[in-house]
Amino acid sequence: MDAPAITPALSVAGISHCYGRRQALSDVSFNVAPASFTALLGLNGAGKSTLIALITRLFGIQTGRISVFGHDISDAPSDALRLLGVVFQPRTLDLDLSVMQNLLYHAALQGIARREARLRGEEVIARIGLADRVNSRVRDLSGGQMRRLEIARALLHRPRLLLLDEATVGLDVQARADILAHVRMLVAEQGIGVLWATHLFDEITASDDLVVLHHGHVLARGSVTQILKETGAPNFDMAFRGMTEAADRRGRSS
Ligand SMILES: Nc1ncnc2c1ncn2[C@@H]1O[C@H](COP(=O)(O)OP(=O)(O)OP(=O)(O)O)[C@@H](O)[C@H]1O
Repeated sequence: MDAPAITPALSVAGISHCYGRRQALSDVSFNVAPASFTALLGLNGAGKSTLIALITRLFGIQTGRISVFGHDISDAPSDALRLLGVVFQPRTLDLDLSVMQNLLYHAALQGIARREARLRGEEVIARIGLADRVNSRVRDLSGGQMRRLEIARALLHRPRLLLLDEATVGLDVQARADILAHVRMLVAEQGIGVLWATHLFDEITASDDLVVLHHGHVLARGSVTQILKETGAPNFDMAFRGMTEAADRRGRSS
């Protein structure tokens, strides 16, 4: 007997998106499995932020379907969004409030009662390694700590899928490594599915699932090992270069 199919944490199926006459995404399809880390890798302008804006319903879907744990974001938006946490590229913290005050403020906007919000705030702050900074003013945190606070905030409503758009941009090597380690721990220990949008190759490890996006097209998807095998390249850097250059040549000749 076949094993029952597992509902993906995120399903993106046949998504295309245009800004006026500019096509930003073309027939993009992939899944993120529950409790997995999937890297969405693409150079600047590949379409990563557009895709995240569609998944979070900032933009309406023009073509295709997106669902979160089986809930279609157009047909059942509140069921889908309830399961989704997001860290957007620009920072959106109140610098003059403390770490905990930022969380309580966000929880209030989400309708979480004050006492419950404080409990959850303590839980997510501990999970992301900021317990010693709970009363610090956000202005006094490092860039990496601010990012971790944004991740903590995205976890307040206990989502099962987390989207992060270039979460380590502008941070030093150590802060980047810390954030990645914390996010990978959320996958391993909390079973959260993660979609990690990045243009940085060194953030990807051999065991990750990967979606390679280039000028709005998916060039490859699967495990890093599988992609290396398919392309025959000795390392991922060369595999990526080979794929994108071939796509650019095809684009120029069509
Ligand atoms: N509001 C907009 N109006 C017109 N074109 C846009 C708009 N936003 C993005 N684009 C274009 O859509 C394409 C995809 O951009 P998008 O920002 O999604 O890529 P990205 O992979 O997130 O890159 P980056 O990391 O630089 O943000 C690019 O060609 C970009 O110029």
